[in-house]
Amino acid sequence: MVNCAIEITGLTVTRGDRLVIPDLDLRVPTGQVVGLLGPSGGGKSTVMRAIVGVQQTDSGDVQVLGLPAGHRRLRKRVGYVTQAPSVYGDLTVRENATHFARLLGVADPQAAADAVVSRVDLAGHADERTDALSGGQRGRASLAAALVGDPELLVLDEPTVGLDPVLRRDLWALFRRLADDGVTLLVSSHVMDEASRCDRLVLLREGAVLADDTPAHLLERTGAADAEGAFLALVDEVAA
Ligand SMILES: Nc1ncnc2c1ncn2[C@@H]1O[C@H](COP(=O)(O)OP(=O)(O)OP(=O)(O)O)[C@@H](O)[C@H]1O
Repeated sequence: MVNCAIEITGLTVTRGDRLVIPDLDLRVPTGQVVGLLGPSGGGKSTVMRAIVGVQQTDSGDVQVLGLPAGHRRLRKRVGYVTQAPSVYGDLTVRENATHFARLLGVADPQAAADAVVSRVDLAGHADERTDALSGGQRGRASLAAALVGDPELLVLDEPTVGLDPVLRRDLWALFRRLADDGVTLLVSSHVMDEASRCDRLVLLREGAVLADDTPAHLLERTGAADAEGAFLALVDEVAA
C-alpha cells in the first residue's frame, strides 16, 4: 500500500452560497512533488486550506500525516505558504525566520533561521526588512518561514506567481531537493508548463478531480503534447 501524506475522503465545502468542493477524494503519496493544477476558481486554494485545517468544511475527512487536518501536533510538521506573503514587513528576513522558529519551539532558532534563509537564496538580503524586498523575494521570505520548523509536508499555494523564469527554475530545484530529503510537497499552479516538474499531477476543475496521474501517463492517456493539452482533452472528455 502506498504511504500517503494526505488522505481526503468525501470532502464537501461551501463558500458563501457556492458549493465549491462537491465530494472530493484525494491521496497524496509521501515524498513526492504533487502539482495541484487547474483554472482560476477551480478550488485549489480551498483544498489546500482544508488540508492545513483553516477551512470550514461541510463534511468529509481530511487526514494529514496520520492525524486530522489542523491537529495541534501538525503545527511544526506542516508548512503552509499562502498566495499573500505571510511575513512581517517591519522585520528583516532573518528576524522573520527567527520569530517563526521560536513560535515552533525550534531548538536553535537563530541557526535554523540562517539555514533556511540560505536555502531560499536570500542570504544576501537577510538583514533587509521584508517590506523593502521585491514581490518574489518576499515570497521566498515566506517560504523560509514555512521551512524553518523542518516540516514533513509543505503546502504551497501558487509559489511561483510573478517570478521570472530563472527564479521559477531555482524554486523548482529547491522543491526537488526537499522531496529528495523526504519532504512531501503539494504545489498549486495554473501555469501548466510547471506540470512537467512534478512527480504527480492532480487536475482540479470546479472542485472535482479530472485526473490524478504522473505527467507521462497523463500525456500518454490523452495523446496531448503538454499538460495544457492534456487538461483541455480531459475537459472535452467530461463534456462529451
Ligand atoms: N471567501 C470566499 N467567500 C466565498 N466564496 C469564495 C471565497 N473564496 C473563494 N471563494 C470561491 O470559491 C471558489 C474556489 O476558489 P479557490 O480560491 O479555492 O480557487 P483556486 O483554484 O485556488 O483559484 P486561483 O487559481 O484563482 O487562486 C471560487 O468560485 C471562489 O469564488
